[in-house]
Amino acid sequence: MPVTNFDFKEKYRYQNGFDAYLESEAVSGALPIGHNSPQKPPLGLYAEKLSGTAFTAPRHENKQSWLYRILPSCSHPPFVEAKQGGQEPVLEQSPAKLHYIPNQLRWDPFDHESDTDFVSGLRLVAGAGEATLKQGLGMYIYAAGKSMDAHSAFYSADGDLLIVAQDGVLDIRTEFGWLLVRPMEIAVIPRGVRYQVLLPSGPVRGYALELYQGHFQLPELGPIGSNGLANARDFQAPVACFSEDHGSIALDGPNSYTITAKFNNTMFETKQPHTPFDVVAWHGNYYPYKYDLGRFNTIGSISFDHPDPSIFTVLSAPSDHVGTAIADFVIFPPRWLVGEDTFRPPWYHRNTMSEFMGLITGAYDAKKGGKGGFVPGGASLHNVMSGHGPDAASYEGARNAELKPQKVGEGSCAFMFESCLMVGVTDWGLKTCQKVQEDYNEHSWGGVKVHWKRLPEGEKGVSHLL
Ligand SMILES: O=C(O)Cc1cc(O)ccc1O
Ligand SMILES: [Fe+2]
Repeated sequence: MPVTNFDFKEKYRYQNGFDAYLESEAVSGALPIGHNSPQKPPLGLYAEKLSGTAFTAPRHENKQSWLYRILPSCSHPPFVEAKQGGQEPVLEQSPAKLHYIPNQLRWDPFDHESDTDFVSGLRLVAGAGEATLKQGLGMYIYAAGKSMDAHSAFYSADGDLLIVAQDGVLDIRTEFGWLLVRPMEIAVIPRGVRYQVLLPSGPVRGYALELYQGHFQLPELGPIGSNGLANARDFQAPVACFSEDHGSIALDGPNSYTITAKFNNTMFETKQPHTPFDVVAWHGNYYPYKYDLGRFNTIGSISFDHPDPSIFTVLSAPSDHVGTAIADFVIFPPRWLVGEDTFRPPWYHRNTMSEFMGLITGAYDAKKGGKGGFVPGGASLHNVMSGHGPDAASYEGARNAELKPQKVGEGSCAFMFESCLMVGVTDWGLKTCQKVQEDYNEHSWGGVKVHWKRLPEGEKGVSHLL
């Protein structure tokens, strides 16, 4: 019987820090001292390096970790393309197959699923770029009703996956240790890291963003100073935790482990007789982490006007152009609005960036909830230059509101994946899911009223009217 080293009290210990250089030993003495790859690493372990950037990336960008494990991860037969059980491919993201449309789109809450696990329940809704070129991103919905098999693990060679838990708890076992991710928490699993998602409290549904290029960073704080928004110490990384099952069992025996790889948005599988979760110790700055959105230190205007939503950026994945993100992860948490002589909800706007939004819980101050509205588990996409803003009712409400200090978003949290790239929608997102709200425009802006008041002809200040 395989044994594991974890004790449940210990299971959810974390180490704190964003982009920190961390180390963790499940057995003391497992980490070599002053060496990364000694001739014989301690305890008979193998040393394995996991690189998240080119070896030669500058120091401030360089990301790597050293794993000390019972067997190296290359010890498996070749991968073969996984059968999809007659299903249409749901992750394929060739730009030719995406629908690029200027319409504003909104989706009703995506269905819960009972037969899928985290991996088979991933659906690509929209994306930009190409995983093979390490450019762009994919936006996903996941819905799962069962845990991944205890003898399985998944990794993606395509990018770093940012998971936004919306409904249900994810207990994520990674090569680096465990992360418990609840609604209102996010996790980032870097490219290549193997993991397994268990569902300790039933079905789950949520959103995810896969970043094909670079890595998430904390946004610059500029004049805000040295603290605020998401603080580095609130990001939590796992502690090392391993299983001992190093393959006395036949490859196809009941205890063999299936490793699924997402490679250019196609699933491949292999089976190996030993557990992939055999990392006894690790050190480095390339590791999975989680963050509780409740810890976000929200900052806003205390005088007038509605600031750009960039002040709510939790994590940012920059493009090569300073200040322009391939993906910003932005949240709209509960906050006080005190602006004087100000239209307090988001303004009407058109943006060179694309805006994909989801709702974790509650209601969003610029949009009605309820049936046919913007609802938890649903989504919206306002693509490059697609005009949008408060629906007519929210506009009238805010235009006439008494401007006393007001707490908005109590018990609620919306979020946005904002990208400098034009986003295409998949067939699944546009048709198969059957969640697109046909009357989104009419429902939101069909009722916007004319408030324009023409001054009487000849009155001072009137120049000319055609
Ligand atoms: O469109 C949206 O609802 C997101 C958004 C919010 C905001 O406060 C300002 C700009 C913006 O795009
Ligand atoms: Fe917007």
